[in-house]
Amino acid sequence: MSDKPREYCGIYGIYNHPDAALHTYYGLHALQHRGQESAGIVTSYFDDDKGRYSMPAYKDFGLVLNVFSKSKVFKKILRGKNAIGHNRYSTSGSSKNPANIQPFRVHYRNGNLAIGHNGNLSNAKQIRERFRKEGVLFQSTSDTELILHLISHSDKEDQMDQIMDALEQIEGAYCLVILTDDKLIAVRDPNGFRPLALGKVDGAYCVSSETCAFDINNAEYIRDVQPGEVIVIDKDADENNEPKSYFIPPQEGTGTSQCIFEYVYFSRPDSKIFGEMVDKIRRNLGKQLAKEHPLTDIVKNNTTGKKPVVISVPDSSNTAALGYASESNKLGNDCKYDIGLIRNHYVGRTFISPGQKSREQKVRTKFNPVRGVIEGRVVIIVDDSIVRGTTSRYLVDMIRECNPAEIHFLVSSPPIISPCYYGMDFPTPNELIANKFDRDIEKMAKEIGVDSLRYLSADGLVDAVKEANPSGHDYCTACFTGNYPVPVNFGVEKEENELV
Ligand SMILES: O=P(O)(O)OC[C@H]1O[C@H](OP(=O)(O)OP(=O)(O)O)[C@H](O)[C@@H]1O
Ligand SMILES: NC(=O)CC[C@H](N)C(=O)O
Ligand code: SF4
Ligand SMILES: [Mg+2]
Repeated sequence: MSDKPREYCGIYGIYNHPDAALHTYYGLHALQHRGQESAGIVTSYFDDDKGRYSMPAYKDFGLVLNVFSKSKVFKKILRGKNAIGHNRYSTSGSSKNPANIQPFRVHYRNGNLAIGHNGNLSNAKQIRERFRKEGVLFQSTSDTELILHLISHSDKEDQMDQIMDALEQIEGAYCLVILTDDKLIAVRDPNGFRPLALGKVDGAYCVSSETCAFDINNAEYIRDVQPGEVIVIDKDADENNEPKSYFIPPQEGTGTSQCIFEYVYFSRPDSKIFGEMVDKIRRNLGKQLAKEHPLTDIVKNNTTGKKPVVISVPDSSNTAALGYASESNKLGNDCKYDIGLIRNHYVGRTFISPGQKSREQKVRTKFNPVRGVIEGRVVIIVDDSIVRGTTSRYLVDMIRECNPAEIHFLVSSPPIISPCYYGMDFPTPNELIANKFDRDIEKMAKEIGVDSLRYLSADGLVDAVKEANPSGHDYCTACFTGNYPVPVNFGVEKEENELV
C-alpha cells in the first residue's frame, strides 16, 4: 500500500447532448479534488461514413486542465453526443501504470463498451484469480477491468442482463458510469459507499459524483442515484422523460454504509451528496466539536487580554472551524474566527501526493501563517482530519514562529486507525499517527508540537451527520472504528498485480 491516503475518483457522464465531451470536461474540472493522477473522457456516436458505432477516448496522466489543454481534442477526437469521464485516484493498481488510466474502453460481442469507476472492489482478488485460471489476458492491474470481463464473460445475451449479471458478482464500493453504443448507465453499489447524483441540462440527463459538477454546467440536480440502483439513460429515457431503473440485490445482512469521510474531508462543501449539502454537515461537525470540547476546557488561563482566535486549515476544514467558532460563541465561550493561514492555490491536496517527501514539501509551500492574526494570541486550529500528522506538524512549526501564546489543535473527526478498503488509499496502519503512538493523545500532541489535541468522538461524528441529514441511511466509519460493513481481503497490496 502507498504511503499516503488517496481519495476516491470522480466520475461524470452525459447522454444526448451536442457538447457532451465539453460538458464532461467541465464536470471533471469541478471534480478535480477527487483525483489528481490522471483524467480521461470517452464519447460515443454512430459514424455515418464508416457505417458503424465509434467510441473515441482521450486520457493521460495529469490534471484535467493539462490533459485536455488542446481544444482540437474536442472537435476532432471526442465527437458524439454521449460521454463519460473519470479523474483517477488509484486504490487498486499502480498510479504510474498508464494502462490503469480510466475510463477503460473495449470492444466485445455486443459492441463498444467503456467504464469509469469510483470505489474499490473488496472481492477483486477472488475475481482476478478466477479469470486468471480461465486464461484471461489482463490489460491493466486495476480492479475496474474485472467488471468488463464479468460483462463479456456473462452467458446472457441481452446487454443489460450481462451488466446486471456482472454487478451481482462484485462486492464492495462502486459507483460506475458505463457507456455502450446507445446507452449511458449509472450504477451505485447497494451499500451506497460513494455518492452519485442524477441531473439534467438542456434536456439531457447527466450523472456526477458530486453536484458541484452540475453547477459548473448549469445542470439541474434531479436526485441521488439510490444505493443499489442501476439507471439506464437511452433513447427511451429521453422519450419517456424517465430513465429506467434496476436494482442490485443487497448482500445478505448488510444495510447502507455511505462513506462518512466524504462528509468529513473529501467532497466539496458546495456539493450535495447523500442528499445533503456538505457545507451544512461540516458546520454541524464543528458545532458538535464545540459541545464535546468547550473552549472553557481547553483554555484554562487566558492572560493575553484577547479572545482566543479560531483558525481553519484551508480548504477542507473552513466550514467546520466556522461551526466551532459560532457554536462556542453561542455557548458563551467568546472567541474570534479569523483567517490565520493563507493557502497557495497552485499546490493541490496534500493527501493525494504520491510520496511522503513531496508531501512535506507541499505543506511548506502550501501554507503561510498570518502573523498579525496569531501573534500573542491563544490559537485554536481546527482541521478535519489527521492522517500521518505531516500537515499538522509542519503547520504548527510555522505557527510557532509567529509567537502565539498557546496552540490547541481540534479535529472534526476521530483518530484514523484502520485502512479503507472501499476506495480510499490510506497509509499502512503503522504509518497512521494514531497507531504510531498507540492512540495516546498526549503523545500525539507532543509529536505535533501543540499544547493540547482533541478529536471528535466516533458517536459524536455519526450523531452530528445524522442530525444534519436525517435521511435514514447509515454510514461506514471503518477507518475510525475498524468496523467494516462489507467483508474485505485484509492485506491486499495496491500494486500486487504490477509486472514491473
Ligand atoms: O495528517 P496528514 O497526513 O498530513 O493529512 C491530513 C491533512 O490532509 C488533508 O488536507 P489536504 O491538504 O489533503 O486537502 P485540503 O487542501 O482540501 O484541506 C486534511 O484536511 C488534513 O489537513
Ligand atoms: N479511488 C477510486 O475510486 C479508484 C478506482 C479504481 N479502484 C482504481 O484504482 O482505479
Ligand atoms: S473506511 Fe473510512 S474512508 Fe473508507 S469508506 Fe469507510 S468511512 Fe469512508
Ligand atoms: Mg486539509
